Amino acid sequence: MRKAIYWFRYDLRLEDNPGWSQLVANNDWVIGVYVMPSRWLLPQRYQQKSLGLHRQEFLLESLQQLRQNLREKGSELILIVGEPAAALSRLIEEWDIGAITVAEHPGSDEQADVQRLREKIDIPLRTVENFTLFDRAELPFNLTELPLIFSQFRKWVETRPFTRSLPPAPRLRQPVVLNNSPCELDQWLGIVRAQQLVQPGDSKRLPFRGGSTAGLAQLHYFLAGQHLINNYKNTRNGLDGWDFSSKLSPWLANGCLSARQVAQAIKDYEQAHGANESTYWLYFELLWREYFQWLAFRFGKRLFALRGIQDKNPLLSFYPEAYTAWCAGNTGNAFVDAFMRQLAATGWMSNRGRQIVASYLINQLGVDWRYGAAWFEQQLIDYDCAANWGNWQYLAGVGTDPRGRREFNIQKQRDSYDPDGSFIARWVG
Ligand SMILES: Cc1cc2nc3c(=O)[nH]c(=O)nc-3n(C[C@H](O)[C@H](O)[C@H](O)COP(=O)(O)OP(=O)(O)OC[C@H]3O[C@@H](n4cnc5c(N)ncnc54)[C@H](O)[C@@H]3O)c2cc1C
Repeated sequence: MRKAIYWFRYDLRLEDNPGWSQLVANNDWVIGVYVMPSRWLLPQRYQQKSLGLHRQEFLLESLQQLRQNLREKGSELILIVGEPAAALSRLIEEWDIGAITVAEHPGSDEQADVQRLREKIDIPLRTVENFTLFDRAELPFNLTELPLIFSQFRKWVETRPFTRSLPPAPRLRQPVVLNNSPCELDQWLGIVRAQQLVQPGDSKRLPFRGGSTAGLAQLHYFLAGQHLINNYKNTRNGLDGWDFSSKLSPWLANGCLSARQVAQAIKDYEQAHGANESTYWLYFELLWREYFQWLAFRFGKRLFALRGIQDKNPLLSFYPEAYTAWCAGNTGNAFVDAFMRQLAATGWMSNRGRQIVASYLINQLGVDWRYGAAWFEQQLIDYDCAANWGNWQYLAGVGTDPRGRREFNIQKQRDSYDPDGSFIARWVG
């Protein structure tokens, strides 16, 4: 019997998952494994834990749904907290596995995990692409020639067709029956939650629910359901509420939805209801996401480096009190504090808010940008390594922005985006 493992990471779905589909086609027995790296639960970069409460809950819901979907296909999802290479090599030996597949991810830690596993096993480890809209071979340039200016990248890829998303794979030929799986989800949940200092509370939780079903429902809601996409360009700078932007980021970051599914839905919407500046703009933002992913693939560890991918001097200092006050939403600047409290309570912040608080940390408080990025990594429900660290570099003037460091006039931003003070009143009181 041909047995294989699919190693799920940032692709928690069965739809548009070519690696999973290929394993099912070529093997009798395929099992899904998810290993939460134990490093996520310990203080990491700049003393922040990588996995915060909001993302943790979203991730657990996504895994619960993925396990359900796998069971319906006759498979199973094994959940482990540990070092990925060690955990997977043990399973490969124990179950006499003949093949393993994983999707590439631009994070340098994630790439190192794959490399470590490759060195430990003597069966083929196949990598596939499913996190980006385009595959590497479809890009009109080598990665080493990736332009350092977004608009150049956009012009190159904007009009290129992308591959249509794939339907889910069929049932397994041979259902997986396990007497005891290494770690049942509930037990695992207990381990993970016990290591979190804060327990989940849902009083201010936004309607983000993990899993591909909820992701597809939100995609439908924003497009054909409520036609909110039609006015997106005018609403996208909103600060609070559900409808002003697509809210697709947590599903994209965890791979409950693929970029191809979202792009496809935009194109289908345009065909059925007509294109306008707003429908185009959602695709445009998806290309920003795409650009940051390829930048991360190109620059690897330099995404986390003080001098960034440009190798430029940022403003450099570290004031612990200022940083702590910023994280807690206690800087004394009511607009900034409102955003930071919104983030702590919900795990989400608008794009406008992210730019404003990042600019404040870098320019007004003079704090090393990497501390801000690490705080976002822990707090954001939609944390995406490439988008987060890439956007922080951009604002700190060490990333891709040709104009250098971005400084926002906070008072002006407040007058434009919260003229009646209702956003501040909601979060600061
Ligand atoms: C300092 C900073 C940190 C950020 N960290 C993250 C992060 O960790 N994860 C993340 O997904 N986005 C991040 N962003 C980008 C952006 O703020 C969020 O993608 C967006 O606010 C999510 O809301 P939405 O899904 O409603 O976006 P929409 O406005 O509806 O956009 C649709 C999709 O396009 C993509 N997108 C939009 N803007 C950007 C952008 N500037 N960069 C990259 N992709 C973009 C996202 O996938 C988003 O879901 C960051 C931005 C800044 C300024």
